[in-house]
Amino acid sequence: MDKTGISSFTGNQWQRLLRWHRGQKDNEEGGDGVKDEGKQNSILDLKLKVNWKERVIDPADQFYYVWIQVMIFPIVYNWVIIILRTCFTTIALSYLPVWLTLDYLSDLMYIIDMIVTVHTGYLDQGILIKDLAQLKNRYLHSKHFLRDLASLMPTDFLYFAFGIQTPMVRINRLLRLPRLSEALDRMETRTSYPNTFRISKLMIYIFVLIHWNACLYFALSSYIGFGSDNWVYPNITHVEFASMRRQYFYCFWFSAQIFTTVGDTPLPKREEEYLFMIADLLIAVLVFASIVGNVGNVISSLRDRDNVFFPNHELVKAYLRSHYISKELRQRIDNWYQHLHINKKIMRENEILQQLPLHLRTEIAVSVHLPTLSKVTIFQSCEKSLLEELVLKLTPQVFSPGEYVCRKGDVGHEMYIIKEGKLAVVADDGVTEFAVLSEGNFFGEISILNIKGNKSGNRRTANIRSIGYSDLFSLSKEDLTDVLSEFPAAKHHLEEKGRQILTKMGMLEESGDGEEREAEKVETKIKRLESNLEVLQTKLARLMVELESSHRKMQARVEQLEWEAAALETQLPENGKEGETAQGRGEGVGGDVVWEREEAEGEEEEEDERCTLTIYYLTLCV
Ligand SMILES: Nc1ncnc2c1ncn2[C@@H]1O[C@@H]2COP(=O)(O)O[C@H]2[C@H]1O
Repeated sequence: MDKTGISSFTGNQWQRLLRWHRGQKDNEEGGDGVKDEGKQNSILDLKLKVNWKERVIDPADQFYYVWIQVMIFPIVYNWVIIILRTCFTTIALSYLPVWLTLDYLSDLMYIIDMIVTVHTGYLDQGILIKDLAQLKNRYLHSKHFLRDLASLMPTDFLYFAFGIQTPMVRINRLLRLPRLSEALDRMETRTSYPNTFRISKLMIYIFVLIHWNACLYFALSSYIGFGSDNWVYPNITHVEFASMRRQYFYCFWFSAQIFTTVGDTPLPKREEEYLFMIADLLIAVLVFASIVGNVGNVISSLRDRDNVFFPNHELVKAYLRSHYISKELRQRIDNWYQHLHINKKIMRENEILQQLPLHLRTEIAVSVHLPTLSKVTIFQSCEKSLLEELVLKLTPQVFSPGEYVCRKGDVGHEMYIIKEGKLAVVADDGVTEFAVLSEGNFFGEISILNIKGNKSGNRRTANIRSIGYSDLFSLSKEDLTDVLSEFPAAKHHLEEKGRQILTKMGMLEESGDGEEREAEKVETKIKRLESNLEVLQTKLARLMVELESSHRKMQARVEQLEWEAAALETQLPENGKEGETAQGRGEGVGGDVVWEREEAEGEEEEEDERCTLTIYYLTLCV
């Protein structure tokens, strides 16, 4: 219905929003290190974020994340190699310079890690603490410090006592294991493939376990005597079993066999062998259970993800079968599901993103739907905040070829924006096409806008049929009303478009305009009268208050005068001798009384005037 190319709306809000969005995207790419420029940005970011001056690292920083991943290597090295060299003495002695170099390299990394840890800020009530003295104090008084210190004790001096062939003296290096867990946890939250990551982690744990068991098996065989029975490692003097590689692989295979194919190993002969096997079998049960449990979890989480992404097809199929739905309809439904899966159309995005806070949801919605909304003319001049509100209210819908989105005469509850696909406005015969709508167009607004003079009221004015598969956003009547109430320009635009269609169809009452104007006039008059009435009411209230106070004053004055007159009357007959004086005084008093009376008369006149005014206003109000 209304299509505009991107070029036609340069300089509007959408462009700004798009630019902002692209900026965000570039930043993200920089973080992933996809582009060279992005890489440079990320390095720059790193430099800026790590406060080298104060030497404090933000644990949420990329630098910290990278460092903690680097720390995986020395920790895993110690966990795998110390036991290997302890049990396989030939391996230990054959590559001694390599092992010693790696040992002290790992020690160096342990030391750097302690420095990094002491310079890593922590959150106190949500605020990153960057005070170095505070950080030092916290670390030095924590049990982590004791553990890190213990893992770095120079136990290598024990080589002098036990000899260089006993790397077991470095067993304290294994104490850094919690750092490995921290690194793996952080990786798990960041990775885009958590299930693959979980399975790989489990496999690595199992590998280390089998490795330890293999080493211990070889050590036990050496203690019992190689080749002394069927269970132990065969005689190493035999050429076939003499090589280091063969020794390790045999032991690893033996150990893996115990942990996986429970019971398919040679029968133990001696008590030590029995004890070893019992311990191994118990561990094997746990390993097996954890493998089954973890893999089960991964599978169910994959299924859950699919069920959240796409509606459950199996359930719907079963329902259709049980209700003997026609084959043709079942086929259409199957095709619809297939289309969703193949083209990765996610219908329940609002549900999926529900757990995110509103601002993140809005950002995601803006970045996902912006390209579509930016093509819709009515939303081009919207403010950013309104658009953000709007994108959260859109519901994705997919229609199959030939399917009707709405039919003429139906009550309208929502309008639609076309994200992808083509739809036809068709006549009742289903063949004649009045118009074809495509990406960026909208329809279905007429029946929900209450356009004055619309003969069809809240009923659909046309049939809309999807030509191929079409991806739409629906916007409910309530949400649209909400948005438009704050955005009259868009409302006007929508109504204008609707009116044009209605006029073309001859479905707009002629008098509609006149009536509308008349209604507008009456509305303005009522508003003016209301505001006049308010002013009058205020004036009246003020006058009433004044009237009451002057009335009270008058009454008091009259009472005083009466009292004075009465006093005068009682004094006159008693003081006959002082008649003249009294007369003179009486004159004086009389003069006073005259003055008082005049004053009272003046006030009375004023009162009269006010009363007249009041009555006039009251009449006006009535
Ligand atoms: N001739 C037309 N051209 C384009 N769109 C139309 C035409 N007639 C109807 N429509 C749209 O089809 C919609 C059908 O539902 P509504 O009446 O709510 O709103 C209608 C318009 O948005």
